[in-house]
Amino acid sequence: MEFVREAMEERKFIKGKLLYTIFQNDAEHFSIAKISVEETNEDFKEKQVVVKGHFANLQEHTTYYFYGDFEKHAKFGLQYKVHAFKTYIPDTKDGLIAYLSSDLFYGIGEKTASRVVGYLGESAISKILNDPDCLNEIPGLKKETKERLVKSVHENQGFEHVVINLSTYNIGLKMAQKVYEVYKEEAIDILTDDPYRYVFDIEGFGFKTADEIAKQNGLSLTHPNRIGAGCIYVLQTSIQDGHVYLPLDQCVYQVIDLLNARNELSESVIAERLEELNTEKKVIVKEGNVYLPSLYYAEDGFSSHLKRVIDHKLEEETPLAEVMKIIGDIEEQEVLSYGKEQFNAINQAIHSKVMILTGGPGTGKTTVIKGIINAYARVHGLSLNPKDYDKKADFPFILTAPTGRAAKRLSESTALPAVTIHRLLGWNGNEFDKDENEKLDGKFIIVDEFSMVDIWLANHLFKAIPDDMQVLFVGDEDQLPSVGPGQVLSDLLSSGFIPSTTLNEVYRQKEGSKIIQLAHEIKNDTCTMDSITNDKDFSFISCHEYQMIDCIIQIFDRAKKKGLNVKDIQVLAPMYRSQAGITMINRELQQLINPKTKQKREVRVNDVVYRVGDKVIQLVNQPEDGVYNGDIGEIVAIFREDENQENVEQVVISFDEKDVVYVRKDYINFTHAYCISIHKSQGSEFPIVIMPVVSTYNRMLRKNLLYTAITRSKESLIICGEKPAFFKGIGTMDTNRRHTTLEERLKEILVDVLKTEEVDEEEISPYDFM
Ligand SMILES: Nc1ncnc2c1ncn2[C@@H]1O[C@H](COP(=O)(O)OP(=O)(O)OP(=O)(O)O)[C@@H](O)[C@H]1O
Repeated sequence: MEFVREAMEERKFIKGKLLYTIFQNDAEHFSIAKISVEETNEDFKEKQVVVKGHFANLQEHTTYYFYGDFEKHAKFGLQYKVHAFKTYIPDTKDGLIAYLSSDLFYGIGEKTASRVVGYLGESAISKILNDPDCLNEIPGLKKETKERLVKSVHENQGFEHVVINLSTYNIGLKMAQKVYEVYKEEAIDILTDDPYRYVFDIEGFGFKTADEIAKQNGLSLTHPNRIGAGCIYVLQTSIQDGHVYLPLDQCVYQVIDLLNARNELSESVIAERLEELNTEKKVIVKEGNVYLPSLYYAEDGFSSHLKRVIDHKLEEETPLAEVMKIIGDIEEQEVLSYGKEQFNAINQAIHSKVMILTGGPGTGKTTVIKGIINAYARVHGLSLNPKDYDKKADFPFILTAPTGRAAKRLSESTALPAVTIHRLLGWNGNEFDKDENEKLDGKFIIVDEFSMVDIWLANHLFKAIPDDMQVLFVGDEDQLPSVGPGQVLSDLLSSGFIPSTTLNEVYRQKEGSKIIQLAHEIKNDTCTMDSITNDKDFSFISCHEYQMIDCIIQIFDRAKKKGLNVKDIQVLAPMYRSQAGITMINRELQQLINPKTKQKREVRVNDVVYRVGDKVIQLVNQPEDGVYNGDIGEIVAIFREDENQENVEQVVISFDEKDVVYVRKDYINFTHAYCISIHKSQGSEFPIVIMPVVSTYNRMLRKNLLYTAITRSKESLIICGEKPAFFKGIGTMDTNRRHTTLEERLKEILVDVLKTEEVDEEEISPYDFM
């Protein structure tokens, strides 16, 4: 590892004794410490400096080398941001003997230390780290002493050794920490022998990095480990496109492309390697498809749990006459008359173990959900007041949705408690409390916005559903599919095995909503120029891309003058980059809506400024704080380091009256939300939506994407941009159908169940007698 030493010697460093630790976050291995400078090749003349970075458990009064860069902090001045560090080991013989016989090396006295240094010289430590057998050269050194010495050297130097070696490949301290947690002292041996193992074992370790390291260590382009890691990487990447598997041929070609070794590698070599990985259970090859195991088993688990629930038949059928009477009573109480589809949906839901309810906006999905809950409660003589039950667990209904906002809407419209699926299943950031051994309590579960649920979450949810529970999935199949892999709702529907009702008749349109009319025209491919003429709740403002920002600003200005609350206006765009992209729109709207003032505190993250009063969106699930991907909040405070006990800068964001505190490392978990992506808007609704549409959005212009954006608006929709781009978008189907095998699995597994049902399954409704 000579090159490692050389590389480190060239780097900028500060050598110094650690005086005291200012701050330490053990979970993140992040520390800030004051050191007295002993030596440096930086242009720095002060005697002391603050160092900070992802290191932990450094000893006070011990001397270290810190490798990094200076950073100027607005309040605290110059600080040294550490990328790598190592303990200073004296390089004189006497210094090294004193070090080896110190308390750090249990059981090694001065005599033994002298012998070791005598034989191995000033570089004794690195020799022992690189090859423990070098101690065999020392005559008379007891086996036990040797073992103790090797163990202590590793304990004291192991992590640093890993950090330093990895830093020469530009792998930072945070990743080094992950690597060390998995491999401990073996990390560097593994990296040298087979850097590709990192791709398998370490989350977030990229194939390209491993490939670079392998090249430097002279591994051949056709090495089986390289091919294996390439296969895994290609499959992992395909998840980003929503695939559950890749067809074997496609997988093989993508691997050859990735490995860039067309001349050296044939298709059959890759296919054979995939077979070996299959034997090792690192991938699953089945019927010409290649899966990552977690996805194969998610599909498998979901279908078998679904079968388990469907197999458990309902105890008794409620006679149609009784259902008709009950539904009639509900109609009287709610002062409405259900349409035929709506009646059938309620009747079918009461009699189905698992059922799907779909429909576009304003077709009465919420009205029918309320009808189903009411009818079920009446049929079974149950109270709908949670207070009437001794324990929370006794309440028969579970209402859930994939996002916080969707759950909140469901709860508001039904006046019953509703939670996110993650919370329902007790997700703690690592695992779910609820599963096949600890199932959910309740009799009837309603899962809203089911189109957003991916195959992993669907599997976890179904594991926890008891045999006798009835299940209702609700969703709009024309919306975007889940962000994660799979297309569960669409596969369930196209299998044809799960009873389903589609609501087609639009009720809100009757109240004169142009938005709903437009959504249905897009859905049914009947949209014309007439469909986008201005109306009381709809406008199409024509403008070019370069006028877009001005156009949006004018709309906000006008809204403000009209006395509308700008918080009710949400801009939805398909992509971050571009002149009319989310980043640019956010920057301009921040200036308009929440401009810089002397009083408002700010923090800067790269080139983005966040200030108190900014509207922001959460980008990841943070179950420990009760905030989830897609939740929108407002920055309500920014605290400086000296204003809190933790001594760190903090940003406080308020989400629906719940405040969450972020420290700098978590600032990447949120971004501005004056404009958000259409993908992130799924499951949410906003009073006023502005949707920019320009031709440079290009391949993002798809029917389901625009449909999803339009259906987010409750009261008013303003589309601004280019009409040709809009029509191109709504006329472009998303042809990238995801590779999934759920539909086939359902067909195989459910065919027997449904054969028996076909006999007595006959849909009768009162409308058949009218
Ligand atoms: N049978 C009916 N008779 C009269 N009004 C109805 C009927 N069904 C639904 N509505 C009304 O139509 C409107 C839309 O219904 P609802 O909110 O249930 O639809 P939705 O499919 O949930 O819509 P969205 O997805 O847009 O929220 C509501 O105002 C509702 O009261």
